Amino acid sequence: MTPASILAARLDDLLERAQEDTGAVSPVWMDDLRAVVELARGLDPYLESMSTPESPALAELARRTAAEDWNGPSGHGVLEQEMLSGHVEGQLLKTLVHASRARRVLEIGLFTGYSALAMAEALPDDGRLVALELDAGVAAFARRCLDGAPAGARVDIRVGPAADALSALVEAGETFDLIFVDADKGGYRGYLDTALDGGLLAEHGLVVVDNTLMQGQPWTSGPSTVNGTAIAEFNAAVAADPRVEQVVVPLRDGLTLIRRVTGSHA
Ligand SMILES: C[S@@+](CC[C@H](N)C(=O)[O-])C[C@H]1O[C@@H](n2cnc3c(N)ncnc32)[C@H](O)[C@@H]1O
Repeated sequence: MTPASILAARLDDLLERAQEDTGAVSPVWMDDLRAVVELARGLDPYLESMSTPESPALAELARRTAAEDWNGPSGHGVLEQEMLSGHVEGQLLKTLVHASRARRVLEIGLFTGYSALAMAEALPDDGRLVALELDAGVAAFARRCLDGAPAGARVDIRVGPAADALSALVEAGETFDLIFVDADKGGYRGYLDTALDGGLLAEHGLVVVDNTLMQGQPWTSGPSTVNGTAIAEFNAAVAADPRVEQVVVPLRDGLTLIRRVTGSHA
């Protein structure tokens, strides 16, 4: 679910209720309501249809992810099919890798490998993407999917808690041109600090952080989940951080693009 999909569903619901209760809403207001429903409903399909189609390998990975029973006996625990980023977000990530001419990419939160493969497809032949994943079962699933994809060999999967893997990467003196953060929301601040202060982010590198709109929870007055609170705190911390410049892109559940301000290298 994204702010746009929630808005579309709630407007749909309002329209349905207004149609059932004839006379409660004036015809002029009904026309306005139909117009905003059309606007909200049509956004995601329009973005899909106007963006470059996904590659056959990405489509196959998405199909295999959708076919898996995430609540079944093999027990992937808290994982769910909806975690997959998908076509338009994958295309944005791919474009960012191309445009930044990234050669080394780090992903924190692999799941079944969709965003990893989208970015790997934009890397040069000698480019490499290191992907961190806590769950060994889903990492093995991703590996099987990636092994059947032309760019899959560029993805190097590390299984275990991201914080440990990041420490090992810092220790090894590794740097990355683009870092995509898409794992446990409570870990985001630590991951960004390690990227900036541990030297993982290359001098002109870009950090891309997923789900920073968290279904609208950071700015709406309804109840907030643990993830919603973590994201609200993360966003406020980034907004007040003199080390970086950032922009929140309202695509899907929100992506924040962050770059280090020149001269603030640790
Ligand atoms: C939203 S999914 C990633 C989706 C993926 N980037 C994509 O686009 O398809 C989040 C993933 O992060 C993993 N994860 C959660 N906590 C983690 C941690 N502490 N370290 C590493 N991975 C973690 C989860 O197991 C899950 O697979």
